[in-house]
Amino acid sequence: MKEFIQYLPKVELHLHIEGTLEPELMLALAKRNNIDIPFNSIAEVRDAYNFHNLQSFLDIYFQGADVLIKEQDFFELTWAYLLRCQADNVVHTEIFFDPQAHTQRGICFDTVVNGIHRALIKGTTELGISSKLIMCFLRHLDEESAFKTLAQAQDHQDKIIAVGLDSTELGHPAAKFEQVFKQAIKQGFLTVAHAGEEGPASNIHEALRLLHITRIDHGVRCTDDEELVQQLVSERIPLTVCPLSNIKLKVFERMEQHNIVALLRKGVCVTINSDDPAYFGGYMTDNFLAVNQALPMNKTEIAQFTFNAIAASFISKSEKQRLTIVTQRYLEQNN
Ligand code: HPA
Ligand SMILES: [Zn+2]
Repeated sequence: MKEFIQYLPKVELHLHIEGTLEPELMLALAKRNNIDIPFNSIAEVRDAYNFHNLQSFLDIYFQGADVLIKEQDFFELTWAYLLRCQADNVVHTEIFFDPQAHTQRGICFDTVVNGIHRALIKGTTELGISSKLIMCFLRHLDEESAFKTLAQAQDHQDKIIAVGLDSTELGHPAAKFEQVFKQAIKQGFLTVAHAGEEGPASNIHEALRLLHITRIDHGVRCTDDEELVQQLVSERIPLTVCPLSNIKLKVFERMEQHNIVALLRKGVCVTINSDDPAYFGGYMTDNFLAVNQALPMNKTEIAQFTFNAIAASFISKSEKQRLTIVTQRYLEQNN
């Protein structure tokens, strides 16, 4: 089964590019850019990755992002992630970035987006990995800052397909960003949002109703509300679930208690994703393996995660058909 999972075509829909910053690159960039970080070795960095909830992770995540200064830094970060995609047979990826984590430190919006985009283009031409870019607003910041960020994105709308919402869920409701999302939709962006990761099922309802999102990032707390689960099934609203992240941030105590396989079997369009792989101990293949080890599935069920991700992605209909055929063929030949 390990081999089947490793070579299975995969589509990633929930990946924070800042969360792919491996300790090796963090230390190298800190040195190159003369940035003070409270770590002297790779072991010290890894030792700090002991989280008890989302906030304890976010504090370290934003601190890590401080070493990213130049366009080349964002390029190298993204390129390193794409090489991991190649190793995991990720054929398409939709990447989040957090512009405010950088503009707040005086880094130009253009520097961030141009560095990431240059790597994504190279990934398509040299690795054959297609991609989309999603700009997230940090929900712990105010509406005004989000509006400013949306304005900065206007010159880059050819590079950014959607807007999202991440960072601290508790205490920062979707309602705070209703107007920004309304404006973003008017400008032609698609919308997604983190909801129901640490927050209750009602946060998922709110994100759907107020932000008009086409898929929910995390959303695992939906199982507290059976009617909501039925709505997700009947309206085919996808969840981008991040299993290793959920364990590291104590959303579930153990993988055996995770609800992703139960949701799959109920017919919810659930997908497997890596979230912040440098911090949570694994990329796409690792996430698939961890789920299957704790909650064994047959090959058809495992491949269903890829079919779901293709359906939930922002690629064209013809590209969806092409990737579906590739995956069907893989399943038929290896089942
Ligand atoms: O899992 C997450 N949740 C919320 N915000 C985030 N920013 C990076 N990762 C996450
Ligand atoms: Zn996330």
